[in-house]
Amino acid sequence: MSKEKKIKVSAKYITKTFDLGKSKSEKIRAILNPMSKGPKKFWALKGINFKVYEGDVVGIVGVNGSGKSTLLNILSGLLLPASGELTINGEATMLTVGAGLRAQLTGRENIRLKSLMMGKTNKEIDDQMDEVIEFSDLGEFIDQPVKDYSSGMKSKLGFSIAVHQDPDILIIDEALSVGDQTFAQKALGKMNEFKNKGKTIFFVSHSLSQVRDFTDKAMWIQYGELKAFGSTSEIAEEYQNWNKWFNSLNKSEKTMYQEQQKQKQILFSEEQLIKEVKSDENLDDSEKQHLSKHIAVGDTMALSMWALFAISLLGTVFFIYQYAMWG
Ligand SMILES: Nc1ncnc2c1ncn2[C@@H]1O[C@H](COP(=O)(O)OP(=O)(O)OP(=O)(O)O)[C@@H](O)[C@H]1O
Repeated sequence: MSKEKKIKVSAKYITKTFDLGKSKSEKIRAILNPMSKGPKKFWALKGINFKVYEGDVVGIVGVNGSGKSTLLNILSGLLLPASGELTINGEATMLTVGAGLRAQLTGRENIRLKSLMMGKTNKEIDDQMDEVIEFSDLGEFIDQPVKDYSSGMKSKLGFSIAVHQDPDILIIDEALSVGDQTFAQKALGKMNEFKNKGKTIFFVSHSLSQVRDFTDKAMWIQYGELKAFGSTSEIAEEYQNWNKWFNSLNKSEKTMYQEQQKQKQILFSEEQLIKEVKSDENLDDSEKQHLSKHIAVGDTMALSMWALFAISLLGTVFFIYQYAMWG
């Protein structure tokens, strides 16, 4: 009898926007203009949908700036999505290389801090300390403040701390492209160990051969959209064909194509997203309603601030009038 796999991560219409033009004068102008829709937005993720099951090892590919790191940061809880529904069944840890380390603390202190944050006891940390230090290859540097480390050393420490937390969902961002060759081999060995234990893994890499070697499924993120999700061999071929097509363009055609895609990410809107949600045949009515309700249409900030201002002004005028009339 086949056992059904559990869903580990489910993403429904996940979006992330960043404000464009955040200069002070632009912000002030936006506040002073009651009709303003606020600063222009850039849609780094335009509504990503997927389901990842227990034990899936998923590669994420896409050109620079397509939204891979933004998605990983959302999955690991470092960034909040602007809208959408994300369900994570388990503990997700980002195996970033260097991120989250405290510069003033030593390597050893960082190991303790991160492990305490992950819920380990001091006894558990003491028992594991030597192993984490040995894996990191940092030797005596482990008692130096991290601010004095090279980026490769920070990567080694970050990697070593993360893999020793034993999370059940592992998020790996370009982990094999840092550190030296020997460390990369060791890191790959550790990642394979996780894979063999049946952990769920997300793996971003610009190296298609690493994605082919290490993952079973792959997502292709393209300018904020999930362009394709399927078996690694299928997606790697599609992505490679697209790259061939792109590289056959001349320089100005490439620039024009990239500009057009970025423009689409600026012109995308909440209204468009709601339309997509409403026409999605895989969603039932209550899901459509729930997802649409949480997509704020337009930026009403300026209007509400103006309303508040008008009410306070009327209140003040009324108060002065009363005071003048009745002393
Ligand atoms: N904090 C931010 N503020 C404004 N824009 C951002 C911010 N973070 C990311 N972006 C933009 O969002 C888009 C997606 O960035 P992201 O780093 O997720 O891409 P990526 O696919 O990981 O790229 P790379 O392969 O170069 O690492 C890019 O256009 C980037 O400029």
